[in-house]
Amino acid sequence: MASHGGIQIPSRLPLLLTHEGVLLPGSTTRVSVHSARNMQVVRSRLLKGTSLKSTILGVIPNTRDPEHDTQELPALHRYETDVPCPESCRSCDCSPKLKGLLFVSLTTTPLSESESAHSALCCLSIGTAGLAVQVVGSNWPKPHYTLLITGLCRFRVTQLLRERPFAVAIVEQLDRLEQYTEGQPLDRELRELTQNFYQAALQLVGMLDMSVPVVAKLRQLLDSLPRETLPDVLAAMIRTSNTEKLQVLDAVDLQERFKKTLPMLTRQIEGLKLLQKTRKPRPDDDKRVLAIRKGGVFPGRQFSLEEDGEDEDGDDMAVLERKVKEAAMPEPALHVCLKELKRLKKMPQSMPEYALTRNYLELMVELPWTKSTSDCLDIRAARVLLDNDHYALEKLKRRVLEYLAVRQLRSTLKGPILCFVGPPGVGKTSVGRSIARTLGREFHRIALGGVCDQSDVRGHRRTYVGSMPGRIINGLKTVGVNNPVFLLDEVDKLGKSLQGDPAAALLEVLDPEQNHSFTDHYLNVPFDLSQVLFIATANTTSTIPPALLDRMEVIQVPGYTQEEKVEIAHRHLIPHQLEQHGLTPQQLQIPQDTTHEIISKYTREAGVRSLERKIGAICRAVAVKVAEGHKMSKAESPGETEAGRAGTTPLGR
Ligand SMILES: Nc1ncnc2c1ncn2[C@@H]1O[C@H](COP(=O)(O)OP(=O)(O)OP(=O)(O)O)[C@@H](O)[C@H]1O
Repeated sequence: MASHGGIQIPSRLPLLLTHEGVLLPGSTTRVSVHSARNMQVVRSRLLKGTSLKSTILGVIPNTRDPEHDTQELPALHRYETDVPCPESCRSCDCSPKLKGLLFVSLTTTPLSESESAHSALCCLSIGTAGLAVQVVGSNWPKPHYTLLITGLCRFRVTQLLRERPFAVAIVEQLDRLEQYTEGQPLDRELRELTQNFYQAALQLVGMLDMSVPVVAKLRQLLDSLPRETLPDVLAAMIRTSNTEKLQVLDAVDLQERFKKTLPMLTRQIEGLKLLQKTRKPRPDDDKRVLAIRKGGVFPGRQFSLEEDGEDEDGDDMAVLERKVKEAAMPEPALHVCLKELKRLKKMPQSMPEYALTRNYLELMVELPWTKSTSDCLDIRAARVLLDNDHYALEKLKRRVLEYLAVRQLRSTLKGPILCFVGPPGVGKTSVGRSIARTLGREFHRIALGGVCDQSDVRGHRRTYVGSMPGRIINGLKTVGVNNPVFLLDEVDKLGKSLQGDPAAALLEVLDPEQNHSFTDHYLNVPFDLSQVLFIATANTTSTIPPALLDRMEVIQVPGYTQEEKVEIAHRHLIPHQLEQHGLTPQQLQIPQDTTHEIISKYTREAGVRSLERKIGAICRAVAVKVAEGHKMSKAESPGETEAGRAGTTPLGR
């Protein structure tokens, strides 16, 4: 089919009558196939045929003038055997015999189709041979196919062989570009026309936004395509009506084709110039829209977003680029970001990937790659602070102070990871918070209870719909420094599912030997976690995976005795609750005996959470009375009455 000199189309072609648009050689268009005749072409040639030849169709545009672009074609009955073809039927070389044949057979077929076949074949015998590169079928709202067809060359129908079930004709190939490319000297006028057309095309492309991929591609095509093909290619791309496209299609002679297309190109350039005068480029203009720049534009000039010095502050892409460069990220991350930024600049904003890439870049610039707080560690102050915050917990506090002391002596201490194990409410989380305070670091709690997807820890790959970074990277973004205290709460409650084992993902996070190059799936570049101080808490070690447990130093936090609870209540819980409820110590005093009673009769726990809730209930009751202006009398000591009300059984005193 393709000879060495150019395209050679088969001499017999099935005909596809199109109502929408005009296919020009060198362009690709979508054609909707609804009519029975065209459906038949698709079924018997495209869907059944297996050779490349069977995918070549003769595409006959069926629109003669703009008024009829979208309307049904003129009635058939005008064409009687003895009636000559109308004036408009320029290129028709139907013999009266052929017209008769068409008339006889078409009168038995549905009118609109008959009209299409007759009028197209009779009035416009020039079409474009096209290669069907894609066929998509659908049954909704009614059965139809959508074809993606690339135009190859012009042809003329010389004889209609049959029209049922679809039209097949003997055709004569009209475009033979090889005659221009194979050394035959062009005459002077044609040479000049070609050169002028090429210059105009360059000017047009130079006025468009080079960051749009299709424009960049078009710029390349201008140099790589034979110049004789340019009128067809550009007429298909620029804003032209179907009538104009039909005129280009009718122009079999190359010189005539250049003459017809050049004014269309010039008109487009003038239109763009006008736009340039009336519109000032705005930073958030859709990048697909032609970017009209100041001053004359020279062919082949490359634009970059940084050129607009005066608009740089407003240009969010330039701002993003500046942020990327200022984020002080390590070399691999910077490399990835610059690559993504380059892609983003070329992407139309409407593409779903645009938002994804932008979010990614925004996260990358927000991450604290090198930002950290300086530790203000003073062991004596730390001891005082820990004692002030927590009563009892001697063993835990001692171990924490040892840990902090070693850290003070060796700032680059790797591990161990402390894991506080004990019943609920014994102060594990609040000790973690105190450690952050003593170190002067940011604190972030990551609740791992119920997490059963490893992407929760490691993030999703960016190819995944709705992808996000994992909790570690999110935490770093929240605190904004790379050396916070991360409290991994409830590590014993990690789940396991088909989506992977989050405990396994935590291994890398907690291993001091590996976590300097922790790679979140979303970021896809390593982030150094070695400065982060991890503390884990758990209620039991039995459900912590052994490999994870092995990386941590377990510190048992046993429950409190009754006396310890009373002390904790009076030193911490009651003052805290009073403050929370806006009460003063003068308004509510709870005697130690009452606290004892609340603990023994209204709580049953190792920690102090329930005790704190009961104290909270007393405070609420007192708050109501204070708000009502009630004067407290000894007889209705709130500690007694409200504790009884807050609990399930009366105090029994
Ligand atoms: N020794 C203590 N001194 C002062 N307050 C304490 C002490 N122990 C616990 N608390 C208080 O008890 C409450 C619960 O503590 P926290 O949330 O730290 O418990 P937890 O051990 O982390 O529990 P869970 O295992 O359920 O997470 C907090 O308000 C905390 O301040």
